[in-house]
Amino acid sequence: MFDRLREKLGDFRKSIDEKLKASPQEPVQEKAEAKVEEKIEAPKAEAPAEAPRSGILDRAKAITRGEVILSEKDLEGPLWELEMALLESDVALPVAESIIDRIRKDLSGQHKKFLRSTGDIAEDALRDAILTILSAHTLDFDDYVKGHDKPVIVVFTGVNGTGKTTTIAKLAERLKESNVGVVIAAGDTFRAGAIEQLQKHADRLGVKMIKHDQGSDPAAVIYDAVAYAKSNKKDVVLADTAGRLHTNVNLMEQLKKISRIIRPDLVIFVDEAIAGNDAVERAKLFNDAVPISGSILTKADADSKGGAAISIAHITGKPILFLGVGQEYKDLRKFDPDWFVERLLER
Ligand SMILES: Nc1nc2c(ncn2[C@@H]2O[C@H](COP(=O)(O)OP(=O)(O)OP(=O)(O)O)[C@@H](O)[C@H]2O)c(=O)[nH]1
Repeated sequence: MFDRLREKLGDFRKSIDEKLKASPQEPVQEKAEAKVEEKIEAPKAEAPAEAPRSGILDRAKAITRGEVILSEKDLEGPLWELEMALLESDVALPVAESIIDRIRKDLSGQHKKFLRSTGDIAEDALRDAILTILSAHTLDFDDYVKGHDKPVIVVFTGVNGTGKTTTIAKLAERLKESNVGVVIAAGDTFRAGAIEQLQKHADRLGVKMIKHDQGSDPAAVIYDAVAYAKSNKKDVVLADTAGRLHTNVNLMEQLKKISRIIRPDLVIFVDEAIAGNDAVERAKLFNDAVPISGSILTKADADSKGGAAISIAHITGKPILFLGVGQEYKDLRKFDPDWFVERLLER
């Protein structure tokens, strides 16, 4: 999973190390240090506060202290390569730029002790930049369900065939395992076969499903499912909706209507991790139409590049809640930013 992005992030680390090996800034011995310090520590020689921190004098002083200063020039090449690597791994341009800016600010002009390799320092900056994006907004689905008034109404949105139905079944299984009462609403009344497909999952899981005929009003189906949950003391309503292209105005209007009438507690956008930048674009448009609470990325077990997760979190400003990692009900992994970043940076 995410092998390609991991490989490329590893290259960034090496590239920074190599860059600095090419223009070594060796720490100087204690004795020599005293001399140089004497010379350059004269009060007049002190650089004004606003002077560039990576000036020659600053560099000399840092070297005597066994530090390295990373200049913008040192970083230029590796950061360019990193930006290209992020773009090739499905990180959207504004997101890649924001990561690069953050790393540049974090590293350039910084005095770093020689205790660790510069590659490690660069890796820390990269880790911070990605974690900041992924952890900016958090939502723990299980805690939310536990703490919220019942029934909790969850509506799923997204395009066709991304794994929405399977994801609803996986979540139903997850909730059932924690003794949470679940009702499924067959809100995809548009696609032939969608109701039967969901019914099969509900039967297999032993979960109640509320359905109307194909072509009926999805808001009415979900409304009935909520009424059922209230009168049968069920905790959560998981409502499917028809897969739709964000360009389909009527279906997007229908989604807005569902949202207006049902007033869901959570709207979850489902798309494929492997869809890359297409998924990012769709997440933005769905979020603009009916604001989402978070996203679930399916098929992360397939050859996904990993960048979509970072981009979707950044562009929607909403958390990634889960990753689909296979076709079985158990194949749903809670999205943990630390776990994700560690996987990307593991060597
Ligand atoms: N490998 C893998 N396959 C998945 C995952 N999630 C779903 N699938 C498969 O993707 C295919 C489509 O999933 P569905 O759940 O039918 O898709 P859908 O979004 O409900 O489709 P529509 O009903 O057309 O909107 C199925 O074959 C699923 O088994 C996943 O996390 N990993």
